Amino acid sequence: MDSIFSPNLSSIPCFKSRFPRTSESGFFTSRNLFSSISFSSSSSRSGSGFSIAAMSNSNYEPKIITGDYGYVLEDVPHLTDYLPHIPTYSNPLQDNPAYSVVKQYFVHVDDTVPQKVVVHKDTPRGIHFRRAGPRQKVYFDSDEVHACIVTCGGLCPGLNTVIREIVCGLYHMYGVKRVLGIGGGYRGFYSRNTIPLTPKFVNDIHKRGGTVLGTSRGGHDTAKIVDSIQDRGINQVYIIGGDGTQKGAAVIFEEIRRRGLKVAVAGIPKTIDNDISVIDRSFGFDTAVEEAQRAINAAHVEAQSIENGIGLVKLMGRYSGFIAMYATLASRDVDCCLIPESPFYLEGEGGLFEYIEKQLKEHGHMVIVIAEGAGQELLAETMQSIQQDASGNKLLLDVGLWISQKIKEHFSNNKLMPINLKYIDPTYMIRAVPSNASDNVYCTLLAQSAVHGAMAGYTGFTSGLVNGRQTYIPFHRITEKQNKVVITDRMWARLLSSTNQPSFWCAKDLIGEKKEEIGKFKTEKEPKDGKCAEAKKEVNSK
Ligand SMILES: Nc1ncnc2c1ncn2[C@@H]1O[C@H](COP(=O)(O)OP(=O)(O)O)[C@@H](O)[C@H]1O
Ligand SMILES: O=P(O)(O)OC[C@H]1O[C@](O)(COP(=O)(O)O)[C@@H](O)[C@@H]1O
Ligand SMILES: [Mg+2]
Repeated sequence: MDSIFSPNLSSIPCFKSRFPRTSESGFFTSRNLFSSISFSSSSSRSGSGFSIAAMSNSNYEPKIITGDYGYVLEDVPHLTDYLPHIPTYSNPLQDNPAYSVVKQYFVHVDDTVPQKVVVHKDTPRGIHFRRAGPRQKVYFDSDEVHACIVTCGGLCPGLNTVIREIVCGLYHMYGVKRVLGIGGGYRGFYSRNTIPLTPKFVNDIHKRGGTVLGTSRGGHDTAKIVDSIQDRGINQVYIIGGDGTQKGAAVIFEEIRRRGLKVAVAGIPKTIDNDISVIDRSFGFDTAVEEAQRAINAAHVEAQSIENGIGLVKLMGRYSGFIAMYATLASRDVDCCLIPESPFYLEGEGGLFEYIEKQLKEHGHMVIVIAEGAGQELLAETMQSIQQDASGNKLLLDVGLWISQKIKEHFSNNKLMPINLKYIDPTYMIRAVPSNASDNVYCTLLAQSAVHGAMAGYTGFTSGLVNGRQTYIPFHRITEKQNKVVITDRMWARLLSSTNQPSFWCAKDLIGEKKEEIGKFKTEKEPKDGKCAEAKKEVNSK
């Protein structure tokens, strides 16, 4: 419990006296009240002030609540923000024998979870998110609820488990009987592609890979989607998908609020690449890493069994190399891991070819894991791809085939030792499987948290795990940037020390906090042909 901090805002008299407390969260309900409101408390426990400020970088103005000692709550919207007079009901869970015995089952109204848990004695409290879970009061009568679920973007292990647990959570915890599955992603809203979901229908689906609802990229037409929600009388929308999907969910929420509809919009973050920021990790990631072990094991067996064997495995990871990094760390058979965040070069001193030659001479075989987004800048020198998928994501060139070819050419052109390279591409195999045990539990918590949040009237939020706690995160925080492997962090250092691969950067380049320059340099100009010193000179001259 010690990671949960309760600012007890409700005890601050000025909150009660100056503004009507119309939402459960105790914050203002009218959008215009958010603009530039700032005041101090005369009686807060510490004597320092509270203030509420609005940021206006999009149509939606984030709810930022500040408290003592640098405490900041990045709150999520509530239906009462724009519908101040909707009725409340007692949470039916209080009569549920499974839950009524649990002491303090309902989450305290002021419970929040810190984003940063490593602190110094003088660090400000920093950013917090609202703790997820059931509330004493709900803003929907069970019979009134008509929910829908949609899955968008690429597949991910656990999608069916999340669907199952939303349906069963609504049905068993809240007595909600009407849940509609929207088929084939966002476009299913207006292509009249729906399926009624019952606990019976979803009972076994968690044992299957994929999504029983189907999915798609593209096809997001906000007006048509909200028209369909309105026409069908849907009042809870559960949207499962990655960063693109959550951006789509954010605009759906804004349109719903603009129309003044009593519709809660809840996102559940899905990404096989683990590239969604703020959250600890995404569901299905654990399963994907586990599944990747099978490909790495095969590559190792193949490489070990022949003279100068090289096993090469390409894994998913468009912009973030988490799957490759964790699969490598888990396996211990990998000698080199290449990810999008860490630029590498082939020729010359400290380059990949030199390392491969050394490994083969010393051990007679080696295993390389490469993320699909790694080395794209090197490929772009010889090939051009300007293609995009239906959602606008850039289509990548096949780095696995390219690097296989380059390695073979290098060893044959330079008349080095004969090599035997076996290329394994398990791309879709690691995401088309059912989720493992730990992901199943995680999916259940995410789904139940989303259900509790929507029933409690929260909206425009993503349900996510932060420091091991379920939270509600505002959409803009999830979508504003992608989660990436930080190559100057300890985890990447652990990987380098486990594989003994070259870092492809001179140690001295990394010393002196050159992180920003490295990021900038990585996109502008890659170090090539072992020109570490030249690269450093260029970075320093910028
Ligand atoms: N900026 C955006 N605004 C609205 N909808 C978006 C946006 N980006 C993506 N989408 C929609 O979200 C869905 C999934 O996006 P996609 O990028 O394919 O997958 P993911 O959500 O896994 O990142 C698609 O239907 C796409 O049209
Ligand atoms: O071929 P598809 O279905 O477009 O999916 C491929 C891409 O999906 C990803 O798994 C990421 O997808 P999401 O953003 O939907 O999670 C990438 O790693 C991969 O490049
Ligand atoms: Mg995406």
